[in-house]
Amino acid sequence: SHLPDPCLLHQSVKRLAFLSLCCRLFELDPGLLPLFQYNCRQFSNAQECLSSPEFLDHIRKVMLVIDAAVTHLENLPSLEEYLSNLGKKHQGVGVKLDSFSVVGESLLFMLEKCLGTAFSPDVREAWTRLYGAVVKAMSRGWDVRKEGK
Ligand code: HEM
Repeated sequence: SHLPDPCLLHQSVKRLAFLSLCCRLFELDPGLLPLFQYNCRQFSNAQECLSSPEFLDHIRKVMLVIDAAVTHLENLPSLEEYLSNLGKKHQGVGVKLDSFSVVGESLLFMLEKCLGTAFSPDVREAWTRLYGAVVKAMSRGWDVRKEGK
């Protein structure tokens, strides 16, 4: 009768997964750190960013979008407008299109860490395609003239 609370454990497992995605993100591209600013405050290092509630919120937002894409897999065009607006917003905060592939790599890294051998080539392929479709839709909101490429 002294079993731990499963909700508590679930929460920390999810948080671990989120954190492994974020750590990987800044490992792959430390230049992304300055793009995350809240109340005009810049984080002085990745650790500080990773422990801020605003940043964890952003990761949750990313996962909600991914989750919505999975739910609407058969009808991704229904998310098209939302995603292209989301892309526009990201261009507005200074994100480059290339940076989305760094997020994609971090996502695959996290999945691999969490799923272990269950992360088969088929599963990897499925995730690559799903994330690719999300990024493609987000990039429709990009104004190439502003990025200069
Ligand atoms: C290089 C990668 C990225 C950077 C630097 C970045 C940065 C930001 C920033 C600064 C904001 C505004 C503040 C905030 O809400 O936290 C934001 C909002 C958001 N981001 Fe990202 N982001 C990135 C990738 C992504 C990806 C891949 C997704 C989803 C697939 C995503 C989903 C969102 C959502 C849903 C919001 C909230 C938009 C709203 O308020 O309407 N982000 N992002």
